[in-house]
Amino acid sequence: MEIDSEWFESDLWVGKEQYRAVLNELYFSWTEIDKKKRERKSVSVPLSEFIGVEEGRVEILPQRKVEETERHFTVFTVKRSRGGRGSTGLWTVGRTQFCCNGQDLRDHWVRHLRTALRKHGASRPRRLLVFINPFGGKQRGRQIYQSLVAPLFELAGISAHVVVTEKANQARDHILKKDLTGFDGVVCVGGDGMFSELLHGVIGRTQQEAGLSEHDPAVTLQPCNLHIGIIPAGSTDCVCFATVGVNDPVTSTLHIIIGDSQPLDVCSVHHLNKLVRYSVSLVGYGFYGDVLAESERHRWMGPLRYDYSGCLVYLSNRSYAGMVHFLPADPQLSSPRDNTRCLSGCRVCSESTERLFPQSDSSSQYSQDSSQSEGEWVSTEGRFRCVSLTCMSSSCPRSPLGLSPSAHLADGTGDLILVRDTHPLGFLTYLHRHTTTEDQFDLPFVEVHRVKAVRFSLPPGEEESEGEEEGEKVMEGGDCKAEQEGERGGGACRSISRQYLTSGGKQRGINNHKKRDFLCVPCCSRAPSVSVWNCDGEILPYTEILCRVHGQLVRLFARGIEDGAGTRPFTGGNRKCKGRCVLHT
Ligand SMILES: CCCCCCCCCCCCC/C=C/[C@@H](O)[C@H](CO)NC(=O)CCCCCCCCCCCCCCC
Ligand SMILES: Nc1ncnc2c1ncn2[C@@H]1O[C@H](COP(=O)(O)OP(=O)(O)OP(=O)(O)O)[C@@H](O)[C@H]1O
Ligand SMILES: [Ca+2]
Repeated sequence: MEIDSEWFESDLWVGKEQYRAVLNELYFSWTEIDKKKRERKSVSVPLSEFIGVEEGRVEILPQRKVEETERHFTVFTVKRSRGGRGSTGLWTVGRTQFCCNGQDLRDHWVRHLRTALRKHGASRPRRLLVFINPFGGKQRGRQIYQSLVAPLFELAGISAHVVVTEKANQARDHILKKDLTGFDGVVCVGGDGMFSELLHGVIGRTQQEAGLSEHDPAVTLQPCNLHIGIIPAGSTDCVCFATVGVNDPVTSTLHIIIGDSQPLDVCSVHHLNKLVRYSVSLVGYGFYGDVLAESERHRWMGPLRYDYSGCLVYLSNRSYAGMVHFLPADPQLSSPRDNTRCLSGCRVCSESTERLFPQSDSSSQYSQDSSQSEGEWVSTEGRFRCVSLTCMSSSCPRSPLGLSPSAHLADGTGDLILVRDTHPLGFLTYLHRHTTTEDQFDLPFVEVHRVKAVRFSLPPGEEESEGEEEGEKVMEGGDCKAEQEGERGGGACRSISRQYLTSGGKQRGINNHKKRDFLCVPCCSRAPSVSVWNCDGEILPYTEILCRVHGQLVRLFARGIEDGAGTRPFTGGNRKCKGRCVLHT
């Protein structure tokens, strides 16, 4: 039976209390009737945050339990979980069991609520393609999906086609090659590496279908319609944390169910007019490249490998020479040091949508703007502890405010952070500030620039030769470049020289596509003169690269960080707010 009117109301019971329940086109609310009470309990749930309704007294999590009764129905909604200092961005499933005074009324309520949900949920996904990496993070991907995600998808009427991956890049290739008709989105259960596979699949497929070359760094790429969902089950979960505010599988599942949509900037990385990879969180040379390379040898440690490798690399005390060229973004729009935070509904990002995709005519279709003049490139050179480019804050549990706390998710720019060579204590101070509210950019050896593009090259005499492709560059222990060139010392005996070898078919996390294995062997010699690039957790096979930010190229099932999430207030320490810290609307 189709129900036309969305307005429905009656008396209902929740436990022993009597309520007046009202359903209208936007809300389902219930208010206590007890006239003697001065403060009557009242709950109002927007239909946009309504998950489902079931007959009887039902529980979904931690396990499905159904008590079939004729007079009860149970509603499931998004519930914001409040931590000690206000909202944390954590969502849970709210469950309320209602009792009616007869089966007829119960059936009416269930029908009305389902109809309202259907009408309201037009933009929600109905069919999803889910990829589970059984080996990511603490290897709990499969269990997380079965116990927490699948029951909620079923409740919300989402049908999921699940692929448990057997090898790296399976998810990417599936998206690139298989028929995706009928799917409203793709979801990964895993870490940033799994997200990266989906990102490459979705962008690649969209460009193929649009007949565009991904290799040309000047091409305006086609924005992708297929949404990506991330169920965090990895080691860093940076993309999830920075776009949701927490890395919690239930919270992410709820964002997917209600069809949230968050545009995201993507950086394309090129070498000699060839696309190397896409990145959303970190393109990092020096420290972060070395940490990643070292950590791949300790994958068995799980998430701890990054801390262990971070300590080793810190102790090796290295810096690298390089030339950095960048194209600054318009400083009048925003700045990486303006002490703002990109939050859900961010004004800077919304205004960027209008700038990036000006509405060409009366139709509601967006067309991308390519008319803006490029501006002037700026160059700088020297020795760097690290060079990092991030399209978003890159906040993660290890660093709750991230690499660049004021970066925006969807403003078409990235933040370039140059950490010049300094004494070990200075660099430790820089690293440590990632874990506090102190400003990591307020140090004399650190610069940050908001940019649209970056080019990195080696100093004259160190340039990369054009033939240095996969597997061609093989350095044995004795060939260590630093040894031959008499580079300055790399600290203790722990200094490391690298061997680049082609991958031996071993199924591991890193980059089996176009990959050089990056191994380190102990060597009592000097530090190498060249580092590697860490691109969202993958080692790049080239040193000289060109990066370009593509505004709002993909969309996630997320809404950005809700006010109060991100675990820490953005004040205190050396960060002075200056009254400008409310850019979100
Ligand atoms: C004194 C404490 C210092 C703590 C410093 C914490 C800095 C944390 C900054 C995190 C930035 C994350 C950027 C995101 C990158 C992801 O796209 C990528 C893929 O998942 N993850 C990594 O590459 C994984 C990269 C993970 C990097 C972890 C670095 C850990 C450093 C520890 C250094 C300790 C020095 C102690 C000396 C005694
Ligand atoms: N079945 C599989 N076997 C081996 N590797 C896989 C498999 N499925 C996916 N991968 C690869 O594993 C890599 C790492 O996985 P994932 O990102 O899920 O976990 P992680 O590395 O622990 O987390 P993070 O990326 O957050 O640090 C990904 O780059 C992916 O390509
Ligand atoms: Ca950005």
